[in-house]
Amino acid sequence: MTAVLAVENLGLRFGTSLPVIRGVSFAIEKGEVLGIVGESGSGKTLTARCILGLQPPSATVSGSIRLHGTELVGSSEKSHRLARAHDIGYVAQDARASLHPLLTVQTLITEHQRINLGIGMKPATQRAIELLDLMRIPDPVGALHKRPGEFSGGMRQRIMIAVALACDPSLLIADEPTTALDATVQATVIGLFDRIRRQLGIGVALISHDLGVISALSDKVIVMAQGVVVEHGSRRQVLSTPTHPYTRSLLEAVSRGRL
Ligand SMILES: Nc1ncnc2c1ncn2[C@@H]1O[C@H](COP(=O)(O)OP(=O)(O)OP(=O)(O)O)[C@@H](O)[C@H]1O
Repeated sequence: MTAVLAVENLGLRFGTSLPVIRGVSFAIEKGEVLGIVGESGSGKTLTARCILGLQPPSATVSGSIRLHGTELVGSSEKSHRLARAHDIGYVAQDARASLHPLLTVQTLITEHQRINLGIGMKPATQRAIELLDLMRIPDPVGALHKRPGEFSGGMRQRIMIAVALACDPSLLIADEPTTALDATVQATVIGLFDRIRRQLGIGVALISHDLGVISALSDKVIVMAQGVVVEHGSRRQVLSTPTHPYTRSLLEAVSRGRL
């Protein structure tokens, strides 16, 4: 079976400087959550941006990124944009701030479907209601007519995830989706990602510096440090029997309550 996403030997450099990402490889299957963990600056977000084709213009990307077997590295801007629009949902760091404050929830969720998939307003709205319900937004029909500012931070995060799922992607990339939330809301959002994976059966790349979040959700884990993957395996392997000193130090930091 072809993986939803297969990344092989991914590299990224700025100009002639040393690469900031080197030899990164992993795969994500349908319904599987891959946790990508590492300290700040280890290359997690740049890896996600390469998958999306949104790397900084000054960056050169090498290696292979295949989405359902289709190569994205070196593909045209147009084909990458199409892959992004149809097949990849993205919840960016501090995504809540990126919801347009003047647009209603209905417009936020339906416009992607209308523009990217050519779906009419009625079915797009029906899908919006289903997604708000999946995200456990109370009174989804009433929520359609509200604007982001009328919701709490945790609710805005859920709306952002619904927006990312609007075009029925087969891959969802979530970059630090729980970082700005307090502990109780974090737990709820973790539960929602579990629902997404089970009910929609899509692959999820979950990026976090928080090993607790990664361990709650991931089937497989990669640990990044200074632009390389230093550990790669099932959640159990990586978190119970880490082989790399960096992973051990992350786990020790968790047990001392420092992460
Ligand atoms: N536009 C850029 N130009 C030059 N260097 C960059 C650029 N963007 C990121 N970097 C560098 O690349 C490295 C990896 O950055 P990246 O944002 O992927 O880290 P990260 O693991 O996601 O960190 P964080 O958790 O803080 O977001 C860092 O050293 C960063 O300074």
